[in-house]
Amino acid sequence: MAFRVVQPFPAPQARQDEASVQRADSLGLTRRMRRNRKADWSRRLVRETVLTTNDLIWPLFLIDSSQARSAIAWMPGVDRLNIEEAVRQAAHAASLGIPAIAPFPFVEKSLRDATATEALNTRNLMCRAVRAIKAEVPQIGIICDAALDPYTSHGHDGVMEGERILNDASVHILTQQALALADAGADVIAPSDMMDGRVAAIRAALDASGHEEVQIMAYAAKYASAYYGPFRDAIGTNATLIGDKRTYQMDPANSDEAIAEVALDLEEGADMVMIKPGLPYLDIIARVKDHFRVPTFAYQVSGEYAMIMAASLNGWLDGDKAMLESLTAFKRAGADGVLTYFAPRVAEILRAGA
Ligand SMILES: NCC(=O)CCC(=O)O
Ligand SMILES: [Mg+2]
Repeated sequence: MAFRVVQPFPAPQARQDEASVQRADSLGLTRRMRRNRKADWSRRLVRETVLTTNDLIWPLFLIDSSQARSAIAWMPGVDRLNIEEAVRQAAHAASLGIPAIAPFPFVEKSLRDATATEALNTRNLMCRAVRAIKAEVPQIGIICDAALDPYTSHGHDGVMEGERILNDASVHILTQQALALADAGADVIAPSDMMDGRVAAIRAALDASGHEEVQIMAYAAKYASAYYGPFRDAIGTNATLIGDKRTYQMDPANSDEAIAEVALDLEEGADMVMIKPGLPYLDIIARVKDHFRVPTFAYQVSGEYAMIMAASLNGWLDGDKAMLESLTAFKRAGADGVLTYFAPRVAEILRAGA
């Protein structure tokens, strides 16, 4: 079908000289927003949000292996690292000025069970890695999840009775896990389980065992999201997870509920709060920051990373530009920092003065 071409303005009857065209077309505007955008110096001068390396937390994956690295199929450009390589990469991150890392373990299937016993082993992969990184790279912050999913045979963040995730029993185990990580040298405990009451329990246990200085970054508003898919490949829980996490992670349709979750975690002693996932939840970040005015972080999760990388590898997006734009958007929404798998790449680009 042919489209009818609509002529918006009558065609000029006669040619006019250029100056009279300009005068005739001038809208006589007092305010022209484009003036401030006319040159690079001016755009830099009026810029409201600036992304810096100080805004970055780098999540990385650990594996118990003699090989330094193993590729993660669903996260192109991200590898699991053995402890020696993780120490080297932590040193590299520190040299780039990245303030903190957040390691996550790929746990051997044989070490997973119904009650996450391995999570409490003070010689487990996480505890050994934290000790090694602290010894070699003391200047970088180490943020460790209190989370059972890498360790459970069913892939859930808590222990189960039949189909039910038991809240209080899970919190007891998470608390012991947090102590093991703090003893190993974790600077920040990040409870990512979404059980009720876990922040208070972990705070009390840390304080009672001489870890008053260990901070808590609460995954306060963590949604039951489809965007975690590639992470589950990275830590091997895509094969183990039975069912979904909707009885403890939040419904993506809710926003007021996020305010209630954050309020509770702050009352219970959280030093920092996190919203997760990131880009589809910028409204939640903005609301939380406006409401509480506390250190607020966003997690640009594996699915967000994978989307940008996949489009970039197909030549459909300029990956670096999309990456920087997305991270700037988190800051604009109010985030004080972002957990992002892009952290080293961003830090390198920022160092080069992009
Ligand atoms: N507790 C950490 C995560 O669940 C990360 C999810 C992701 O990156 O998709
Ligand atoms: Mg909560």
